[in-house]
Amino acid sequence: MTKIAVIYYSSTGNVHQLAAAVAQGAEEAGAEVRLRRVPELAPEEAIDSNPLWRAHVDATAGEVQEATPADLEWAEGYALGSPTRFGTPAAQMKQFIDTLGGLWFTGKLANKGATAFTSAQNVHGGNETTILTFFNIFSHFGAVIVPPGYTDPLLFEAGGNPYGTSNASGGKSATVTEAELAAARYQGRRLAEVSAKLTA
Ligand SMILES: Cc1cc2nc3c(=O)[nH]c(=O)nc-3n(C[C@H](O)[C@H](O)[C@H](O)COP(=O)(O)O)c2cc1C
Repeated sequence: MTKIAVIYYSSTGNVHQLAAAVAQGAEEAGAEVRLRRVPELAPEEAIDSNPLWRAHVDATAGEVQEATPADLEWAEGYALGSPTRFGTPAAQMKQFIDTLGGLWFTGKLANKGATAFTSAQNVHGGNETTILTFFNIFSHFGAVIVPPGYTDPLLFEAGGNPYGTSNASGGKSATVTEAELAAARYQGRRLAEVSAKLTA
């Protein structure tokens, strides 16, 4: 079984929806999957200032385990997801990535399949730049980047983002469409299939 880690950050739940679908797709491809959320860094007052954020933190606290670097060492392929924050991944995700120096130094992140997904408020609010920022990081890891491209017609139904699955939430919760969920599942399947070839 190919080992796939799906690691994400989400404040108001949209990236969480995508992450669960990516994980489901990888499982459908026969992979063993770890779905993990990176630790929250924001103070309680900030979380409380947004009822959607508070609701999501409370809903997922016991449901999804926190990610550790060991999850990426274990994985033979990984998917990272984050909301767009000014066109880049959230600080919570970046902080987790910045704990990976030891794994990077010893080559434990290299030669593995890597893919990324995101949600922004707006269609053109930075979805693609956020995913491309992940691709910068993947390059430093020496990962084998696995974008969806236009390798399946269902991707066009989800907005046709060739870099990775993306969602425009309008700043609300639970906005991921069936088409986007299908694209995310496809992305997870594709990551698992490519990662299996890399480890063969
Ligand atoms: C500090 C901050 C910066 C943001 N920057 C952007 C942005 O550049 N473009 C955009 O469209 N949305 C931006 N957003 C909105 C979120 O990316 C959007 O609500 C996203 O759907 C949240 O995903 P989540 O539900 O998984 O937390 C920002 C939100 C915050 C709090």
